[in-house]
Amino acid sequence: MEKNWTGPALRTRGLVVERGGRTVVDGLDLEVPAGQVIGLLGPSGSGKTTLMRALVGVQDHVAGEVTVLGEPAGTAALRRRVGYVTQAASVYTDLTVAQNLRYFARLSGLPPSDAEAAVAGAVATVDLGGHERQVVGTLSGGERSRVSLAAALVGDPDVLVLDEPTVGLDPVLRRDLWATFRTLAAEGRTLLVSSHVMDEATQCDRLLLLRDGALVADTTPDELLATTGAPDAERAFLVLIDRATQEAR
Ligand SMILES: Nc1ncnc2c1ncn2[C@@H]1O[C@H](COP(=O)(O)OP(=O)(O)OP(=O)(O)O)[C@@H](O)[C@H]1O
Repeated sequence: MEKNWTGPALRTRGLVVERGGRTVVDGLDLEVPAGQVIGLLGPSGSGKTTLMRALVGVQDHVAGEVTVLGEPAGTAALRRRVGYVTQAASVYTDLTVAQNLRYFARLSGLPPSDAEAAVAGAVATVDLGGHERQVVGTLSGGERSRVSLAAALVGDPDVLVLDEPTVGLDPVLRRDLWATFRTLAAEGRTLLVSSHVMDEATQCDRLLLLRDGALVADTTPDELLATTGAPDAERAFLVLIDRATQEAR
């Protein structure tokens, strides 16, 4: 039922977030359709993580409207339906891969009888087959971040919020992970993925560009190139950020 959701998967109206006494998201209105991979881009400090935290419902000092699959962000009804992967790997280093995933499967409310199949599915999705019994603390950095992704996937969420999931991964792993994101979206899930790597932007269905906590562009990769006349996503991004900086002066 959930994966056939036809309304906006993520929606904010007049979202304002204060952090450390400063306004770091300033009156943000956005609407993200379901079943797509949405890239969240912007300079360091532009508010990407803050926006993600507000959408997941873990950010304090939030004003305005934030809904996920039509429900207010952070409500109990959304807990199983939204997976969040933070920048730092958030799994237990003294447990094995399978122990971590079983734990997150139970946290997401899966009965023990379904947990093993869910764990096996998540391990396969992130390509960690053969590492199930390895203690997470002994995994490589890239493997560890894939365990975090598997922990978010194990409860079969409808929305995945991924904060820079490809940082520190080699090009082969990055390519494979993007292929996984495309598969997850094809199954009807919505993925919001922040990134600093501009060639990854071209693999998204839509792009949201943030600057100083405000939306500079809500576009597609093709439109981004067409409207800026830039030869590639990186230069197009710089054109838009420079334009927004000049307009702000
Ligand atoms: N705990 C905090 N207390 C005070 N200010 C904070 C806190 N966390 C973040 N900020 C500020 O909020 C702003 C937005 O930060 P945020 O982490 O959302 O940016 P970002 O776009 O995700 O950056 P990056 O790409 O570097 O991860 C920044 O100016 C940051 O300094």
